[in-house]
Amino acid sequence: MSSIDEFALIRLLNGGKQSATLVTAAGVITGIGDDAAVVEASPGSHLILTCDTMTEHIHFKQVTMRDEDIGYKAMASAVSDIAAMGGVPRFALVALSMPGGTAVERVQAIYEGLYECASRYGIAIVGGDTTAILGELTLTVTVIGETEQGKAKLRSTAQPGDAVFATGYLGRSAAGLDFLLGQNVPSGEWTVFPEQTEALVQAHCRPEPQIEAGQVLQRSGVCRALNDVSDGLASEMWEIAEASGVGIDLIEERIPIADELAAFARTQGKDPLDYILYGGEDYQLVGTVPAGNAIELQMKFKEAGLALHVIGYVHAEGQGVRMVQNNGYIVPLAKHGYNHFSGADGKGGV
Ligand SMILES: Nc1ncnc2c1ncn2[C@@H]1O[C@H](COP(=O)(O)OP(=O)(O)OP(=O)(O)O)[C@@H](O)[C@H]1O
Ligand SMILES: Cc1ncc(C[n+]2csc(CCOP(=O)(O)O)c2C)c(N)n1
Ligand SMILES: [Mg+2]
Ligand SMILES: [Mg+2]
Ligand SMILES: [Mg+2]
Repeated sequence: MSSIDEFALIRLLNGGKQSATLVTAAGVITGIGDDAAVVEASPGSHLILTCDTMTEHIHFKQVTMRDEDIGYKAMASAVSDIAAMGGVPRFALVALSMPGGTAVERVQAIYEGLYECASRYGIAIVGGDTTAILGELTLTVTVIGETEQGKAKLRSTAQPGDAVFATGYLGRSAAGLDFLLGQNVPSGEWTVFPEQTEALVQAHCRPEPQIEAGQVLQRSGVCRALNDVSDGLASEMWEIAEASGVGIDLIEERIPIADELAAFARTQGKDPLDYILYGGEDYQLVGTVPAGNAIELQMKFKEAGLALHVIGYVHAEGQGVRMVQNNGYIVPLAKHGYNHFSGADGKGGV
């Protein structure tokens, strides 16, 4: 194994076969290699700009993700924010900070994952930055996307009378994380790998940002508010409620629970709903649609081969976010979720 050298790395990226193909992608005028990238936006479109960081021990450990997964998920989590705006991702920049002595093979594996995700979603990686760090490996991905002028979907536009929807199963990523931490061996080297947990591990290591669902929602013309699930369903519902000045009631019996999540939660003596509400990193979309348009939207999703679950309703501000439980009681939903600096509520963070 050889250690990384900054300029050798940039040459590798610039001359590498993946970047050579992606740099010639549509809209890339000047890609990796000059002081900055030059790209062309489509006429009549608005740009959507977002970045997300993943750092060792906070977002991944050797026992939870392989290097390819780290690259893939860093790109996927940033792409998910483009989906949450109803946009199409186009270009990406990658900032990589590594401790001295990091093996070249590690960087190559991370880039394999980055490029795998980028090419799946038609994204050209057009540049980035590389530094040493007196700390843990840190990866920041900036993604530039597009949407038709004035069509971006916001968190702040939910209205009383809307139905609340989710695009797929939630809670599986956090359950996958619990499984991986419980195994406590380098990711992929498990001796026991119960079949049911495969989907959970996949959900944690290879999340699928919902670009297609975001497009169906945007084109439907009826979607009101939209958000993606990075910190847990409860946290994302609170974000929509606060940004829109509304209250939200989730209905427990309407929230879909994947079989593998139910089975795994049982082995842990946990309620699957805890993973769903407070786990995070699902990168599904949640949002609102006027209740009268919900069925029509569900049909559009069905036609596209996608799932859309109505899981609650929006009401006037006053009660915050609540859960209508299966036992008939309506209880307030704590504003918990993954918070990077929340030692206090014990839901992660430092
Ligand atoms: N350090 C920062 N400086 C400027 N803006 C920031 C900073 N951190 C976050 N933001 C902005 O705050 C808003 C919310 O960011 P946040 O990271 O909570 O959302 P998110 O990316 O959807 O969630 P997550 O990071 O959990 O995936 C975004 O508009 C983001 O660009
Ligand atoms: C080793 C390890 N411990 C805990 C977690 C859980 N986790 C970390 S960050 C985050 C929220 C999303 O990140 P962000 O808000 O930065 O976008 C969650 C749920 C993990 N993935 N790996
Ligand atoms: Mg963020
Ligand atoms: Mg988001
Ligand atoms: Mg977060």
